Amino acid sequence: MSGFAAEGGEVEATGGDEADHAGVAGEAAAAAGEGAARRKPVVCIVLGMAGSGKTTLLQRINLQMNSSDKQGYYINLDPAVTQVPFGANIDIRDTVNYKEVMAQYGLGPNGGIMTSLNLFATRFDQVIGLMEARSDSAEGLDYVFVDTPGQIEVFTWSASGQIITESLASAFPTCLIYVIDTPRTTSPTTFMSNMLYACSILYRTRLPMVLAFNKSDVTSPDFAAEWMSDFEKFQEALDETADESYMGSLNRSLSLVLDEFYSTLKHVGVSAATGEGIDQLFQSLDAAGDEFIRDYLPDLQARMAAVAARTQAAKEREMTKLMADVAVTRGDKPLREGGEGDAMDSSNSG
Ligand SMILES: Nc1nc2c(ncn2[C@@H]2O[C@H](COP(=O)(O)OP(=O)(O)OP(=O)(O)O)[C@@H](O)[C@H]2O)c(=O)[nH]1
Repeated sequence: MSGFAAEGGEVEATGGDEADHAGVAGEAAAAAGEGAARRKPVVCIVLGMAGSGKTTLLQRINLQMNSSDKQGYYINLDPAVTQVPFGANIDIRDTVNYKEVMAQYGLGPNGGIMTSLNLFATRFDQVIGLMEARSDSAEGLDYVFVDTPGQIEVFTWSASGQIITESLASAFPTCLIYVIDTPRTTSPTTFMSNMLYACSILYRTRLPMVLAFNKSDVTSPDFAAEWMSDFEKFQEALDETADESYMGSLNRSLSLVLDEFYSTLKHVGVSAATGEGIDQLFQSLDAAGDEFIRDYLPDLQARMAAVAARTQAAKEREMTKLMADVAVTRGDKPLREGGEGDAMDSSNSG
């Protein structure tokens, strides 16, 4: 794998491991906690089922950003995509050749995407470095958008996806945009499946999430807003399906459980095709950035402090053991059994 190519320039690979990265990220998070974070760009990781419109939405966002005074930065993490219409500043395809990875490791398409992402994740500290350099430049940055592979599980349930997400969240205020294909979500069962998926991602990452009901030019997402705000409306929709099976009653129970989940979510109807709702999406992203600083950052810092305390305790235990060994050696008590002048009485050994 070559070094990261950023904006046409090749950046030297410095290697670096996860531990190094965590250290850098920790400093950034600490700085963020001291009030510097809000001046940093909001990183938006764009997730969604294949075909939901992630890439088209980023293309629309890019268009909108170009006609405003806001500065955007774009990262493509889909190694298998053929075209990136939003002009990525950092593109995984410049670093990892997905087809070569498939051939070299004898993998299928999903394995190829996963392995490419794993290779990329090992040097993600360089991506963070490039983002920080741009963010600190005179030009500055307002938002960073990260496009992810269509095979959503490759990112959301993989170690590399977790490393990348946590690396970003350790360095910048970070949120998730979960893109939903609205026309394909009008049935209560599909809607519930989509919500459960979003819920599982939210609980895994603990990051603020904005639901973007895309393709509003085809189907108005009003039904979804109603189902999320009024539990009874969703029950009515279920009644209309007359589904008396196990699935129907499961959906009813789940809608009760998800009530709490909906209350923590921001949702907005958008059309990547026409640009409708994009302004509201930006408002939600700003609010998600604030939420990150208010809720996520203290939690992250507490987790990092706990890790640091555990590491320190382990070091102290090692040091105590070492000192005991040194004391034993100095006190003329040989360490090994059976040796001359053994501290353990060999006459008692049976
Ligand atoms: N009518 C309409 N079509 C859209 C909209 N957004 C995306 N599409 C279409 O939906 C299809 C899928 O869009 P993509 O942007 O490729 O979706 P994606 O989520 O990036 O797909 P993967 O790369 O497979 O994950 C394309 O044919 C788009 O033209 C929208 O707002 N309205």
